[in-house]
Amino acid sequence: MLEIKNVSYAYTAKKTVLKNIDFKVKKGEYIALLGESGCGKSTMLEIIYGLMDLEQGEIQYDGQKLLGPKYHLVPGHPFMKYLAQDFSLMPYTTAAENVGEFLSNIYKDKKNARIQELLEVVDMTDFAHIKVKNLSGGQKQRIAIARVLAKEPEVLLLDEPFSHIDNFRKNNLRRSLFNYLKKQKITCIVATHDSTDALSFADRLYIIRDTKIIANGSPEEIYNDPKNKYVASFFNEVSEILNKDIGNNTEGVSILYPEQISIVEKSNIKVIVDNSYFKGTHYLVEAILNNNTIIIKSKKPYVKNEEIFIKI
Ligand SMILES: Nc1ncnc2c1ncn2[C@@H]1O[C@H](COP(=O)(O)OP(=O)(O)OP(=O)(O)O)[C@@H](O)[C@H]1O
Repeated sequence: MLEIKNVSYAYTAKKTVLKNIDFKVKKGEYIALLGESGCGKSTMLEIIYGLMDLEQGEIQYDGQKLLGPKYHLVPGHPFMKYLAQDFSLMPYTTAAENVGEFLSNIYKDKKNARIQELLEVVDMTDFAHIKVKNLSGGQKQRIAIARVLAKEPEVLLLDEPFSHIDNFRKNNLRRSLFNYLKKQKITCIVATHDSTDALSFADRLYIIRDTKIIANGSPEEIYNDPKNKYVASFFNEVSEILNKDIGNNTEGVSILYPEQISIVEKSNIKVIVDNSYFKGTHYLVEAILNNNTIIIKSKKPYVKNEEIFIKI
């Protein structure tokens, strides 16, 4: 069990990046830290990896306090691997050599088999003998992922691991990587601003904003019951509608995803279409309800200024 206990961190006296952060990660769990750029996700991973000395709070692993960089000759804890956003690859050696860098040379066959296995996880077997400097950004990122897995860490910390990978490969890679991590029971914490990295695979999500964790729970819990528009908007387009505008006599607002609003032939909620966007399997219709923009999932597009009726 990894425990983050009441951690606060400031790079300068004026700017606190993280404040009273508390969470636990069980062995083999996959946690996603979600938040917009600059909210402190990378800082959190660096703290866990032991790259910062903490003035407040501590990190424990299996009940033992983990010590900061003052106490280590080599930065970081040996049972963890941290994949930073800069990949840290060796450009003038091949993809395979990069993956095998931390593996022992004593049993050559075993080493080669392991490299092969990892290249398969990240779908890079065809590029094994290409020098890293000649790979694309996305290919480098895949090699970097294979490299941090090589010695099978107990805890893997990944910072925006799919940021350079095109959508075409991303889904396959996510499935392959997270299935591998689950099978090997590797604990994993991913920092990301992309909810699709988190929704289908993470056991728990932590959303960070303004130095704090503002929401946490399983992906289903957070998606189905977002605490506010900010949380909901990580996952989908979202409309914030005054309850009184949708015939609900209670005070306050409703947070609704496009699929929660449907277009009907007639109802007592009339809206004016502003735009329609093609999304492949459906359209998103942007419409105005009492000066508020709302977004509706629709089977067909509607023209600007058309009056339509909706149902929640
Ligand atoms: N070494 C540093 N010295 C001073 N400030 C820093 C340092 N590293 C990060 N920061 C600041 O701390 C804040 C958090 O940065 P961090 O990199 O942890 O955010 P992030 O959520 O990972 O962002 P991104 O998704 O863009 O990587 C930012 O405002 C950043 O400018």
